[in-house]
Amino acid sequence: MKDGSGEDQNVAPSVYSHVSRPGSHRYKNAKKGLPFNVMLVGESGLGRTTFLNTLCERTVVSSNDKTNAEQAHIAEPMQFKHHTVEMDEDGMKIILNIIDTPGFGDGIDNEACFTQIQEYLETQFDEVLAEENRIKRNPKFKDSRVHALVYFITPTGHSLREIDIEMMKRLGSRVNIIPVIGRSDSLTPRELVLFKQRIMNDIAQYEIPVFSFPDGEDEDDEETVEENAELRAMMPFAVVGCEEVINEDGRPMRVRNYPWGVVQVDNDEHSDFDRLRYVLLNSHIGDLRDRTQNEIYELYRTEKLSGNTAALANAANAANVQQSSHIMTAA
Ligand SMILES: Nc1nc2c(ncn2[C@@H]2O[C@H](COP(=O)(O)OP(=O)(O)OP(=O)(O)O)[C@@H](O)[C@H]2O)c(=O)[nH]1
Repeated sequence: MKDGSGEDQNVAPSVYSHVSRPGSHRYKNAKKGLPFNVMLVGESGLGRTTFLNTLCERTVVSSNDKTNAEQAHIAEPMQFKHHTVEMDEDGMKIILNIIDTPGFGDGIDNEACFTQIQEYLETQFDEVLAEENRIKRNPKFKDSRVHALVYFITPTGHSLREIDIEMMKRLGSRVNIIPVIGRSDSLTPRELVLFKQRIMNDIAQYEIPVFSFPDGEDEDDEETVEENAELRAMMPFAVVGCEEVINEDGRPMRVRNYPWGVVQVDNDEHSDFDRLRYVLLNSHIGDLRDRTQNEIYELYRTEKLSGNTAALANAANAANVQQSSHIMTAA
């Protein structure tokens, strides 16, 4: 693994007991590893860093030290932090590139964050577009288009906030957005069910273009159709992250320990984390990559090229008008 510090570590298969599910790795890839680019966006304190470490099953980033009370209230500008981790998922090597966005949503006005993220996503498309147009392509070109954006929703129990709606609406045409409820163990199971319903109602009402698991028309096998229906019903995923590992009957288990009980991160009855992990790194990695290439990028490319053509046509028209007015003046 190469983390933010650039250190190399070994790629090892997961030691945690994940539920075995059907349809694994419909998308087989080269031995070199399948690159997968994921962006994590959410306000501070929602568990982004913990999620990142839980997903990668190692400490990629240490949680922010916010113990200095004098500094804690100061909102720092949003940054893009890159971490590359090699994973062995079910025998397949994945080169997971994580783009973390600490500082998102921490200010009073978050317009700059939206714009920065949009520009970041579009810059990656522009790089691919420029590479496609080169006469001699660079064989080492690194495609950094973001395949999935995991958006952390605050577990308020109410409904989506303005920042969530604005953020997802603006970026839904540029990236596959997967909404998740961060720190979801702060809601009871019943509160969670209601909160999920309210969020999905908002998503429908405000026509927020989040990633949707295909509903069957293009899928030919029944197992996939069923699995996708189940995943659609689960959205948004309720995630719990933690870095504490205990030993249960000789097996490591990730848990959040409370005086009243234990939340097991990889237990489907306690959180949707394991399911989401499987979607990202296994069953839907191909769909997410394909949609990025075939739909999202294609749309951007068309917009960009037709925008350029329109801009060129406008410039040419303006030049013609100017030229003819010169001719008229001269006459
Ligand atoms: N209850 C609960 N607490 C969590 C969970 N995940 C993380 N936390 C705790 O929430 C606090 C913030 O977690 P971080 O992972 O640092 O959150 P972050 O979103 O990365 O925040 P910044 O580092 O400030 O950007 C820590 O005390 C974590 O232990 C979770 O799933 N449930």
